[in-house]
Amino acid sequence: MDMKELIEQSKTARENAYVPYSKFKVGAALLTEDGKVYQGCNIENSSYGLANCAERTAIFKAVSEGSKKFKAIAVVADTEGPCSPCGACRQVISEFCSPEMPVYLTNLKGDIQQTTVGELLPGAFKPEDLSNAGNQQ
Ligand SMILES: O=c1ccn([C@H]2C[C@H](O)[C@@H](CO)O2)c(=O)[nH]1
Ligand SMILES: [Zn+2]
Repeated sequence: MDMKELIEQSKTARENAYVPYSKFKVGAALLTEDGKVYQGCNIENSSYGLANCAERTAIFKAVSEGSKKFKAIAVVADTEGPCSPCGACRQVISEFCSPEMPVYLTNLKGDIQQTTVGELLPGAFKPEDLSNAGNQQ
């Protein structure tokens, strides 16, 4: 599974986007350490604020099937430049992925921006922050 293949899988996932309100389809493909790929698309709702982004769909699918170790994620949309994850997705990605993990931000025209989880959300609030807080009884 190389970068190009992962990006192709994000495009396939994008086709399943449920976007009757925004009409803006997004796809994601999340590669696990054992070589499995979880696809995600954005899923909207008539109660607009309940939309779930493609990235979080992919992560929640993986975690719900017992996978929590990830190697890379690709995101795609029909954007002018590479599609950039929202703040909520950056936080959720940071919960499970190391700051060094590669992130491929892409679009349908074939632009690819390779970045990392740490670059997307520097100084992320992490699970360890809770246990290190010194406020336990
Ligand atoms: O990185 C992103 C940015 C936006 N969206 C979705 C949320 C909503 O359904 C639509 C418009 O914001 O795009 C994603 O899935 N991922
Ligand atoms: Zn998002």
